[in-house]
Amino acid sequence: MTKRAGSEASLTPPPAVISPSAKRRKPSAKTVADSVLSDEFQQVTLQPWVDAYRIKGLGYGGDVYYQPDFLPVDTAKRWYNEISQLDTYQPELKMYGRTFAQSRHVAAYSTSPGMTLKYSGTEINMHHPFPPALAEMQERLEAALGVKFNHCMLNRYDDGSVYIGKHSDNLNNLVIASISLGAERTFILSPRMPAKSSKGAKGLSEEQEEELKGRGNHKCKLANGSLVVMQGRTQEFWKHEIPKEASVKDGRISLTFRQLV
Ligand SMILES: O=C(O)CCC(=O)C(=O)O
Ligand SMILES: [Fe+2]
Repeated sequence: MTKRAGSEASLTPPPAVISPSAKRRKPSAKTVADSVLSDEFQQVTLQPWVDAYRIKGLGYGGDVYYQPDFLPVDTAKRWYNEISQLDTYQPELKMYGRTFAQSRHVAAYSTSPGMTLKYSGTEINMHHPFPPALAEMQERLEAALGVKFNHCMLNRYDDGSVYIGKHSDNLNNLVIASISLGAERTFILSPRMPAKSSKGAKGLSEEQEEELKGRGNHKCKLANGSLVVMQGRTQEFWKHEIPKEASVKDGRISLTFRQLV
């Protein structure tokens, strides 16, 4: 049961920085660039997928892809209906000494038993195994991208009042693949300038720093059945959000597949 001492609508909370991170092993301090990916988890390099769907013009660190027609519309509809039936919950957020229920409903799944996850500061158990629709989706995703995933987070946005604030995901999430089902929503990428002292900014040349300063926001619509992939150093140098959109009356579900190490 969710204890609710307020609603997200009654105050403007700070951006929800909710970044699933693995709890099995201490997170590595290495940046993505320093990391040696395991044999199991690779970044997406498959040609011509990468060439066809890369979002161009993001500048340094923006390794993001958008495929509008990843799923046929009827498959997306079927999965939306099926996945809408799954159990979800609203994590609690503590802000300004008050407790809020996050506007999104979420659920977490893992491909192996016993994995736990920190979400909104609270450790949660992940459902295992994947429900059939998610297993099918994972299979299709892995075949299309040529990489493996072991975790999926379901985010349910019941209408345009439900949102996810500007945030970056945990740097350990080397590849994040997000499938959209249902209502079209706006996705905004905005530049993030890492602090000089942060590991992410280490090793940048003056030219690269200048390039980082010149970047602007990138906005796109996420269609029913579409796929977004963020990888490389994207989380270090970019934030993303799904803002509120009063005109959207229908629900959307996103399924974000990750490689938790
Ligand atoms: O719903 C989406 O497409 C984005 C979800 C997201 O950014 C997240 O779960 O970290
Ligand atoms: Fe995210």
